[in-house]
Amino acid sequence: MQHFDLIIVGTGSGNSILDERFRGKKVALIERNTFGGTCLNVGCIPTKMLVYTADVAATPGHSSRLGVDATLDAVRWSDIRERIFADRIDQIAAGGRDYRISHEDNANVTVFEGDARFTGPRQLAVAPNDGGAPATITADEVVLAAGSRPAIPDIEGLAGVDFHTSDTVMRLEELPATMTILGSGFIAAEFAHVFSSLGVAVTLVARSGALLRAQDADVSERFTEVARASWDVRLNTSTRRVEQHDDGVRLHVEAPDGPGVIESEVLLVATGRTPNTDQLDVAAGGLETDEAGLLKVDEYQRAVVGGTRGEKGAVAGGAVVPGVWALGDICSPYQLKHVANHEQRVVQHNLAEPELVTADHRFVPHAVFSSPQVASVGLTEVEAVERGLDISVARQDYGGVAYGWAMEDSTGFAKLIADRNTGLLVGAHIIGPQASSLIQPLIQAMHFGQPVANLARGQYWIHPSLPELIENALLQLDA
Ligand SMILES: Cc1cc2nc3c(=O)[nH]c(=O)nc-3n(C[C@H](O)[C@H](O)[C@H](O)COP(=O)(O)OP(=O)(O)OC[C@H]3O[C@@H](n4cnc5c(N)ncnc54)[C@H](O)[C@@H]3O)c2cc1C
Ligand SMILES: NC(=O)c1ccc[n+]([C@@H]2O[C@H](COP(=O)([O-])OP(=O)(O)OC[C@H]3O[C@@H](n4cnc5c(N)ncnc54)[C@H](O)[C@@H]3O)[C@@H](O)[C@H]2O)c1
Repeated sequence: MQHFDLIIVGTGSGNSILDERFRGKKVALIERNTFGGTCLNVGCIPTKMLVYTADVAATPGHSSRLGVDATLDAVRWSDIRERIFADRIDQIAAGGRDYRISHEDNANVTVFEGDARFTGPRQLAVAPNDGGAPATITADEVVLAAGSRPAIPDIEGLAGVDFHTSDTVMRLEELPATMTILGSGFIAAEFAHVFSSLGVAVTLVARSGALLRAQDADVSERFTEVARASWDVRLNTSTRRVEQHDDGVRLHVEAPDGPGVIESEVLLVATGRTPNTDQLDVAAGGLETDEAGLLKVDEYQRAVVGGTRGEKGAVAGGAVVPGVWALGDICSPYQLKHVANHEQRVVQHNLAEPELVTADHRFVPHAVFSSPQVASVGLTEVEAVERGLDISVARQDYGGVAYGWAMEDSTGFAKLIADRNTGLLVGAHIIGPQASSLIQPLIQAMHFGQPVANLARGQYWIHPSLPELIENALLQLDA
């Protein structure tokens, strides 16, 4: 049995822990899949490369309102796919793997390419991908950075049909004529935009009465309205049974107007992601998960048993499991790369330095890169009211500022929520072009406690730029 100073499971965010401070340590790095993890290979990066491509492809369709009549000639899917994967992502993944396996910087690192599971406290068995004999390894410190995987709902017949998830759909051989997307969250919204802009007829099947339901209600309502004008959106629709047919997949659904059938060439299942704690058999390592399957960690990212999770934050009041740390999707209710990166830096610091630091989950923003874009930080209006805050709410349309006129935008808005007692923002929600960039000064203000009045009038806002949307919304707040 080999013993290490440090074992890291997962080469997504976990791979970034190993800087020069760890050169003197004997390290095992375990990966069962493609080096680099979800964000690089099947997540943020290829999806956003596709979203940008989709934005360009969709432009001729929007331009006539500006007096420019343009048409889209062709979409060369295989060129798009090769540009994204063969020319860029696959090379980065291969380069990252080679660096850890062969470069002299990593003489202290042993890469295990296989599937790990706990066989005891800080003891793991790794079944190699090449089918060789499992190796059992132990360490003083173990970091779990093993992420999450697509959750597959328990629907009759689904296991027997050819369906895709976000792991496979970006590498389709050819673009289908039709695609059904099951789900109405981040992944469904982003891929509906991508594939419909590239010419696929998309049907989106949502169990609930609105898309992006976790967003502020006004944003979810507006997104649903705009989506219904672009895609075939089936709300309040449950999928009862799925079957294969000659040209694709058939869904038997129960909709508000009764039972129905939806047929398409490709089915994409986008119904959430499950943390990989079960496959690691974390209980055998003396570790605990919460009801969502997330590994329990405290504010220092240390594994704990017992205790209770604060609102989307760390578990408080648990007993620390010595020498086990976790970061990212395996332990985080956020399932976002910037959160995984932040937690990775906290774990890295806490492993390397004598004084521990805590993770900061106070103002975690997110963006949905669909059409329209959505971005958000802090409380929704409903959450702010539920907390009993005395709030001021402002809503500014893109169509009410000069750059919005230039864009002829008629659906986007920014909604800001401030606490009258403190004069601080408690939530910001934007739907419309560049929402993911426009929100950044508001994230900064919330993070550093900058009052609304100071943020609005304490600086110049470039005229006539799109951030005037934010300036005008701030000026409407009574806080
Ligand atoms: C389609 C899609 C788009 C996304 N877009 C965005 C976005 O725009 N912005 C954003 O912030 N977030 C986005 N995310 C979420 C983001 O990708 C994740 O939150 C982030 O990558 C999680 O990083 P991680 O290091 O926790 O896990 P991962 O990057 O998933 O790394 C975990 C690694 O552990 C390996 N592993 C797991 N179990 C074992 C085992 N038992 N043995 C050995 N190895 C194992 C896995 O193979 C994997 O490589 C997206 C996700 C998806 C699916
Ligand atoms: N831009 C980004 O930051 C980005 C992009 C993609 C993914 N992600 C991350 O990945 C995570 C997973 O994305 P996602 O879209 O799969 O999850 P999600 O939680 O955003 O949405 C899941 C959707 O599936 C629906 N659903 C669940 N079970 C179902 C069932 N049995 N039948 C029908 N519908 C069902 C839910 O109602 C919900 O609409 C996100 O939560 C997010 O954290 C982030």
